[in-house]
Amino acid sequence: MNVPAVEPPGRTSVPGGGPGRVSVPAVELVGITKRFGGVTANDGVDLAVERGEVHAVVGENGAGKSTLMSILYGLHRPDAGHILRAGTHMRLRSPADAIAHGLGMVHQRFRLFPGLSVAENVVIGAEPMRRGVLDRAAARRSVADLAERYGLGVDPGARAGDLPVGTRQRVEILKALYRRAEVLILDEPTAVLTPGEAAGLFRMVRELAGEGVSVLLVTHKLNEVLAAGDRVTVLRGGRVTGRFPTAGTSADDLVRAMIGRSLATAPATVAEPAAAPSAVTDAATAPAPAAVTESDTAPAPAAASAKPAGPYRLEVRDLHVRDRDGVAAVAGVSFGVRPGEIVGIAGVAGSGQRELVDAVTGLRRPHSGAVLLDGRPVGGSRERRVAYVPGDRAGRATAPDLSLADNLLMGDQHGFLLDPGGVRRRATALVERFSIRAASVRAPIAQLSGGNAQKAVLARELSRDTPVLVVEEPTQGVDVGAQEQIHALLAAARDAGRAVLLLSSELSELRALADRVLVMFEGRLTAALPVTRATDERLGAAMTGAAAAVREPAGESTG
Ligand SMILES: Nc1ncnc2c1ncn2[C@@H]1O[C@H](COP(=O)(O)OP(=O)(O)OP(=O)(O)O)[C@@H](O)[C@H]1O
Repeated sequence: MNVPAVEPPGRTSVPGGGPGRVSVPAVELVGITKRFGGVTANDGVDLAVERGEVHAVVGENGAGKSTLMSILYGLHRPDAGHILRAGTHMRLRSPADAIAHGLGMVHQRFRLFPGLSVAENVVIGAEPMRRGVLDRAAARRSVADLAERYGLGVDPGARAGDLPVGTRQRVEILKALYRRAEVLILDEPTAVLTPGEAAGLFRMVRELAGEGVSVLLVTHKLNEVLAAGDRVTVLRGGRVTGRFPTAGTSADDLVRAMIGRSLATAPATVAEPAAAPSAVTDAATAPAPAAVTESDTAPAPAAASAKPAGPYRLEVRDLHVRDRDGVAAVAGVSFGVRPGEIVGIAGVAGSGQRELVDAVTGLRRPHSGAVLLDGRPVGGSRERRVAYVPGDRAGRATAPDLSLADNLLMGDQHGFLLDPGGVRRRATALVERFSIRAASVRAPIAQLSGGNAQKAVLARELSRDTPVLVVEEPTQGVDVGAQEQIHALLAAARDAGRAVLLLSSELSELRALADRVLVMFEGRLTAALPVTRATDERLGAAMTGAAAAVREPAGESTG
């Protein structure tokens, strides 16, 4: 059942409230309009969030979600409209005002100090003092109390830099709760989490909602919205195009409100049904020799004949890579990618994938072993032969102060950069081909919405004519329509004969695209599965080291 598209946000549907009880929303945005030059990012948006409600905000890239959240958190001033907190007007000139009104925001890029402890990070800026110095014991105590109250399972004494991503995010949430946040804004919180961490986050979110905290959840993952949210507001082109209770709403209902049509395929974000429990046992306890495991089910001639179907385009041989601290991050990894093949790599963050990619793309020199292109060590020609879409968009993939056009043509060898007309024409062609939404190709890329910046990076790298393509998290932060488009582009690159190495934390994405999935754990490959055998259970077991190592079959080995 769908609620008619754009009725004003109701005041009566109180989760947990009795029938007919009318509540004052915890926070209410009324008629919010925000323009950036010629772009109307928010256009008369009304949004009410009840106390103890998990309210999701969805919409395609550039729909205005981040702008709306930034206004609520005092980062942008609206051109029109106002915001009520528990029925009272708020004046928000800065995030400090928002925090003072009980709002908290967890950004996509965490802002912790890696060298400080959890407790120090949580209290920073609002420290308990004793005789003019930080009272560490008091800080630890209040952080431990908070963590226990909300079941956050964080050690206040741990060094923030040593924590896994999921725990660092919990520290960010603790930081907001320590400042007494009653309305918590989570901006794409699971973009960096493993499936297990994401499940933990949503358990915590429900817990917080149970305590009366209101949670605003911005995400592109519609399965998360439907599983964890109470209500959803859909934005399109800056306006509200739908309001739904999650109960009785399907992903397709949301997609239609988001993009005005259904997807050609089911949303890639919807979780696949779990495989039969026997699969778990199989992966966890029956480490059959890899050649048997793969050739059992793999239709690929390579696996069936235990011989390569053709030479590898990209080959990694017994690669050892050390991280910045000199610790072995990749410890003897071997695999190959043939022309016309997509090989996926799964693993929890910090399993060595980042260093593996660094070595393949030439950003880090291996300690030993080799990276070969068409059988030869890659040297100076790597730039021209390996295209790379980094996962860290802001840090590695773009020059934020340069224009969209410059970013699109960066590294282009054809001398367009000397000819402004040529730059504009070529950039405009890419913008059209990849449906990038931007006010102008001359505007700084930093002004694009996150998903559109991601599309720009993909446009640049996919349009380079290289034999090898290395892609990290290609659909992170992109809307479902664009996900579909990006998947089609990657499949087309494969069909054109390119060798594609794909790193993704979305198992559904790996399954949708990869021919084979390799799993890394503690710097080694713990599984190499044809996609037909890459169930969540098998991958999950290999990702946590629970399954015995599954070697690449003979045909895949380095010899
Ligand atoms: N500082 C800015 N200057 C100019 N334009 C901006 C600025 N911030 C946002 N915009 C524009 O406002 C529109 C809405 O962007 P916003 O980031 O709010 O979208 P979004 O829904 O969060 O997108 P995404 O899902 O890609 O993160 C976009 O067209 C964007 O280019």
